[in-house]
Amino acid sequence: MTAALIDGKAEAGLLLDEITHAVENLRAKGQRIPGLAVILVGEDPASQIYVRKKREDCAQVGFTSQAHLLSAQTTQHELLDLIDRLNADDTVDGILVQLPVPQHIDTETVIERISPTKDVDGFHPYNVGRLSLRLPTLRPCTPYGIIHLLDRAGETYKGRHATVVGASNIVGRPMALELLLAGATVTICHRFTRNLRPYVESADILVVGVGKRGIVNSDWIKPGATVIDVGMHRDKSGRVTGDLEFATARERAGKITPVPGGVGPMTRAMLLQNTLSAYTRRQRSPE
Ligand SMILES: NC(=O)C1=CN([C@@H]2O[C@H](COP(=O)(O)OP(=O)(O)OC[C@H]3O[C@@H](n4cnc5c(N)ncnc54)[C@H](OP(=O)(O)O)[C@@H]3O)[C@@H](O)[C@H]2O)C=CC1
Ligand SMILES: Nc1nc(=O)c2c([nH]1)NC[C@@H]1CN(c3ccc(C(=O)N[C@@H](CCC(=O)O)C(=O)O)cc3)C=[N+]21
Ligand SMILES: [Mg+2]
Repeated sequence: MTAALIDGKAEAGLLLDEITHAVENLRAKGQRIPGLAVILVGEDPASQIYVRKKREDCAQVGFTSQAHLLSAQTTQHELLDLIDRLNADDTVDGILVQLPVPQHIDTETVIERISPTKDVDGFHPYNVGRLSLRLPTLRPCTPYGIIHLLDRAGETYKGRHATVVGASNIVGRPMALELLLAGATVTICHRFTRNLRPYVESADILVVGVGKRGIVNSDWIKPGATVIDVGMHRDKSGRVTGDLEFATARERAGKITPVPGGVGPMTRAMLLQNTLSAYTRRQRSPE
């Protein structure tokens, strides 16, 4: 079998078109335009690329955007001050602090300073708590985008076994929660999992987000399974690949996301979707 490709780039494009229409309607009615503020501390080249892409996405759908490009020496106090100003800025609906931040800055303190109403990454403890209680909230973009892709691919969850490899705050853990809420039986594998193989072999839905190649052997994939590769690796020539050996995985899977063109573009689309949701909620009940 050769798996069908789940085209994240195309799905993201469709969502961006919908958001563009929503913005055109707001403009026609003379209403305020949604705005996203992106903060980058330091000069990490990969982060610079992501931040640039996020701003291009905003331009494409007609959102306003602000980029705050701060030096690596920025103090935590200065960063928190900026977040306070953006929290109070009525033209800003979403605030994203690109991760990772430099060592001398505490990630949790920064995330908690962002108003939960503007936390378009869905990383604030308030929003994580709401998600775990199945309450409406801003949901972490990568897992939210993956659920969107799975739904669009006709995936079902009830009575199915989903295995998530990786348990980080931004990928694996919220992914497992999303799959649980959708009705799947979920196994979460992480650094201390002794033998990944049986969990991978029995997965109807497999999500791999580790950030290391070769942790999950593509030969273990259950024939016909739906496979989502979140990993991203850029080699010296700029070529981007995932955590899985793609050719082998594609031979075994029923459906699979490519890298690039799978989860990444969908993650960025969900950031815009969250910004629009945050805008709508704030228009209804301004703080
Ligand atoms: N396309 C996209 O939109 C995005 C892609 N990514 C990519 O996804 C990958 C993961 O990112 P992120 O979650 O932030 O990375 P982290 O390093 O924060 O988390 C990696 C996770 O993998 C687990 N892990 C590490 N080693 C093993 C192992 N040997 N076996 C099983 N699990 C292991 C870790 O376990 P433990 O918890 O025990 O430490 C941790 O939970 C990266 O390649 C990143 O570039 C990330 C975000 C978005
Ligand atoms: N506060 C915060 N929020 C994040 O959501 C966040 C973050 N920090 N830090 C880094 C990770 C990583 N991440 C990606 C998003 C899109 C692509 C993406 O668009 N990838 C494309 C392009 C790949 C390329 O060519 O560069 C693809 O896979 O096709 C990748 C990675 C978001 N993250
Ligand atoms: Mg995200």
